[in-house]
Amino acid sequence: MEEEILRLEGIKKSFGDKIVLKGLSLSVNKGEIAALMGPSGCGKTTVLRSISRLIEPDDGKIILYGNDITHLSERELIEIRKRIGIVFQGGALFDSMTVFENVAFPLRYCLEIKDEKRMREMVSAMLESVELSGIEDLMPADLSGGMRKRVALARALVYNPSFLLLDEPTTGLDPQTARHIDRLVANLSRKYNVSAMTVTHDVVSALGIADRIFLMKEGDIVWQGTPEEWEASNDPEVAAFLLGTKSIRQRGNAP
Ligand SMILES: Nc1ncnc2c1ncn2[C@@H]1O[C@H](COP(=O)(O)OP(=O)(O)OP(=O)(O)O)[C@@H](O)[C@H]1O
Repeated sequence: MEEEILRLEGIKKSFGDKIVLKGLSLSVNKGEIAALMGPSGCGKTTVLRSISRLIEPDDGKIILYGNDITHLSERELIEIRKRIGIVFQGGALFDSMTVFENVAFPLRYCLEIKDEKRMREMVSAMLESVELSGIEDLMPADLSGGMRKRVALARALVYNPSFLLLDEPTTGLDPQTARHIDRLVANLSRKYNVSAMTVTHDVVSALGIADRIFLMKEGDIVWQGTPEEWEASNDPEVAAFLLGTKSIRQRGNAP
């Protein structure tokens, strides 16, 4: 039987009067990459923030590695968070720190590694994995958008998490750079045996790297399946989502 890494059961979350998640359930197995898609504002980032427990759901359960983490305190979450790597929207690098210090940050402050030589070796190996060897001394401002995302990926993976959360990893990148990021995410997930959930508007990216796609609408999952099932699907929710992305593209391409 496949080992379940994450299970969300009936997650509800409101902000004030606004109901954002309406009892959402999903699960991700070990080694799987899940893609969470849906129109803007449907609650995708709120799902990611719930999984990493940056927010606490109003109802439902978050089971991560078999532990119910729904209501753990910040202190209790410390050990759990060491097993989750997060690539935030836009990369969210520390602009005043070098690439080395950015990637070393979780080693220094989460794993509390003191051995500078070991830290240099770990950062350098991770930068090599994202095909950015030798850029330790550059500042984030010196990097292209794709390089920033790759440094963010290195920072998220450097302390060997078993679950990776990616918020819009290809947004704002040209198609070639976006596919490069996809390849890296897929390869690194296999290489380090990391399960992942990626939130994305990018259908090409989801179809290219995901084992399972979850489509959200207005705070709940309305369709789930494999990329093959997605491509063969006649489901009206899938069709409506694709129509939305197409019209955005067409408007974007209009002279
Ligand atoms: N901390 C918050 N306080 C109030 N409202 C919030 C908060 N976080 C999210 N929301 C609202 O919840 C809704 C869902 O937001 P969320 O960011 O999860 O959507 P999304 O699907 O990720 O959108 P996008 O694709 O545009 O990033 C939005 O209407 C947003 O304004």
